[in-house]
Amino acid sequence: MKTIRRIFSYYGRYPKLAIAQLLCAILMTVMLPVFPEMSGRIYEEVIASHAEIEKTEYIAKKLESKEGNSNLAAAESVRGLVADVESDAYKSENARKVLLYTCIALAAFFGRDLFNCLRIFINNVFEQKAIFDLRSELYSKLQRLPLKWFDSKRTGDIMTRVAEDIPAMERLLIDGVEQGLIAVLQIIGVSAFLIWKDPVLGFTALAPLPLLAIGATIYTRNARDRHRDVKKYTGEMNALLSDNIAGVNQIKSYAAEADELKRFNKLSNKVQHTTLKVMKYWALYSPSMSFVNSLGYVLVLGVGGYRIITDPSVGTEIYLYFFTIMWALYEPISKLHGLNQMALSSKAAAERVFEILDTDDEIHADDGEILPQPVRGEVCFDQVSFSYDEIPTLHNISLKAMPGQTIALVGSTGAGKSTLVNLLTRFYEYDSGSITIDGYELNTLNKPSLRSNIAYVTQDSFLFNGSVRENLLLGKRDATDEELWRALDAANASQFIKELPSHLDTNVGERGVKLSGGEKQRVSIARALLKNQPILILDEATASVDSKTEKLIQDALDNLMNTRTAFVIAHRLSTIKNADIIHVLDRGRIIESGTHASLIQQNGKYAELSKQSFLNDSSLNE
Ligand SMILES: Nc1ncnc2c1ncn2[C@@H]1O[C@H](COP(=O)(O)OP(=O)(O)OP(=O)(O)O)[C@@H](O)[C@H]1O
Repeated sequence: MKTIRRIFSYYGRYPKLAIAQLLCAILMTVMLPVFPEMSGRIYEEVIASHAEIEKTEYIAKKLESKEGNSNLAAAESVRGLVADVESDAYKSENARKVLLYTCIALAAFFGRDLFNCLRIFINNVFEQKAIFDLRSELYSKLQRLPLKWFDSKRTGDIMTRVAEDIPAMERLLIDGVEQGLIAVLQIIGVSAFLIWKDPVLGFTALAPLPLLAIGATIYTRNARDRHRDVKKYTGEMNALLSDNIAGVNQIKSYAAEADELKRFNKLSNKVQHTTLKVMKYWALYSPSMSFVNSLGYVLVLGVGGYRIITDPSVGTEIYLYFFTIMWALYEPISKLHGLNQMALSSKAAAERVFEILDTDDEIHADDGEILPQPVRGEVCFDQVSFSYDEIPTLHNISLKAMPGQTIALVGSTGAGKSTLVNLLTRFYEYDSGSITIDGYELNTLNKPSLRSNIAYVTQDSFLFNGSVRENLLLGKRDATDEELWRALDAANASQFIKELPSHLDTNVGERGVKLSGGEKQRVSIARALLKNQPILILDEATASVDSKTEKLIQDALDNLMNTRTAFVIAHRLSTIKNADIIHVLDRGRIIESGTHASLIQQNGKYAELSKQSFLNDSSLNE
């Protein structure tokens, strides 16, 4: 119930729309009994009295057919009475009544549909506003979540929550409120009308309600888990799909299509199986409830007939009143069953959306101290330790970078180099020790303010699906074309951009697939150059390019590093040999530190790495 209440809280954000919608629904409901009331009146006041006349004429005929003057005289006087009643004034009065009641019924139908039209319009406006709020809230939450959270989640599952679970929640908000409100009002309005017309028959019509309520309770009790399973397996199937699409090259190169199809079908089968389970119960529940509804009609038919026979105060028109409106009592009840089904599905979806919304934000995503400007770029790690999920990864790291210095981090794979720089950007929070920038403790700083002072270039530089220009502007939102070209020049990228069909406006494709690795890298360096921040992190920035491109990128990087404090992780000697200090990491610890020359002389791990192809450069033995 808590989840449902929370879904409906979105409704409270737009009270005016909610009230307008409620008013329209009430007015629509008020119009409902008008047609049966008018039909009843025409029957009672016009048709029934006409039937009385016919009955009287029948009596006159019977009298005439009997012998005797007294019978003839009686027949004559009965005919006189009929003639009196059937005067022109009587006929025109009846015609006036028929016209009036028909017009009132027509006006009621018109009013009902007019208010319905207004209600649908208001509902749509509300729907779009609520959906917008929900999506935007979820997206903004996703941006504020710590990287650690993403490590344990699958992209496809997150996508399912945004793309499928939100619409499922919406359905309850929109159809649930719209149809549920009307259904409840209709049941109350029509029940009141029926009880007012004839209490005994009215309660007879309502007799199936307790049975329907019991049925709904039994169905609802077990349905929650069934709906949860559908959502869970749909999320898993989409997660696999998104993984496989991202890794389609690998699947093809390992000829693993058949195996992957098997894996996909296994999950798809679970989705099918759980969905069929939901449907199976629904197939039993829905017709059973419909049968209970029909019981109501049958009861009214029987009890109504009995009452007409046994109670002289009950006229035959009672059938007319009841059967012209009872649909309006049972139709919303059926609708409520459908809504029950929808509410269960929405609830399961909402739980998945709220699970994200309830996750704790990244620390200092919005608050924390602003890093005072201008930043000089003095960085100090003091006895820093860090664990991923309780697995110790960095141990007592201490190092210092003076403003403008280049610090190189080397070490075998898995030594903890990337983790170390990820602590500097606070992608992850260090467990103990201290990291400062210009003397300010990192874990007290506002994260956007910290990160806006750091430019980060990684090996798999990510370009968004947009133009070159749009990707560059991420570095500086208001950069002019002149600035963009200057940055591209410095990144040795302007030449190939000029050769692209639409230059800066060329689309780079998803993740930049339309550019080569080296080209992507240079665009991302240009982006970092535009950002022009005092601290620079280069994580394997030249690892995947040939030596000619590497030279171009290296020149670009030299331009970047000139005036900034730079942390460089590289496997190429050319990138690190000019660093002011080189730190060698091994299993999360700094084991050697010094310049290239001093470390070679030391003849330790660094010298060993240099001798292996690890620091692969022609200048290895310089
Ligand atoms: N997000 C993560 N969650 C859990 N463990 C991680 C995560 N990222 C890295 N690790 C583990 O932390 C250790 C250090 O990884 P890190 O990426 O920092 O090494 P590295 O020195 O940069 O390696 P490489 O040179 O291969 O990039 C490794 O054992 C790795 O498996």
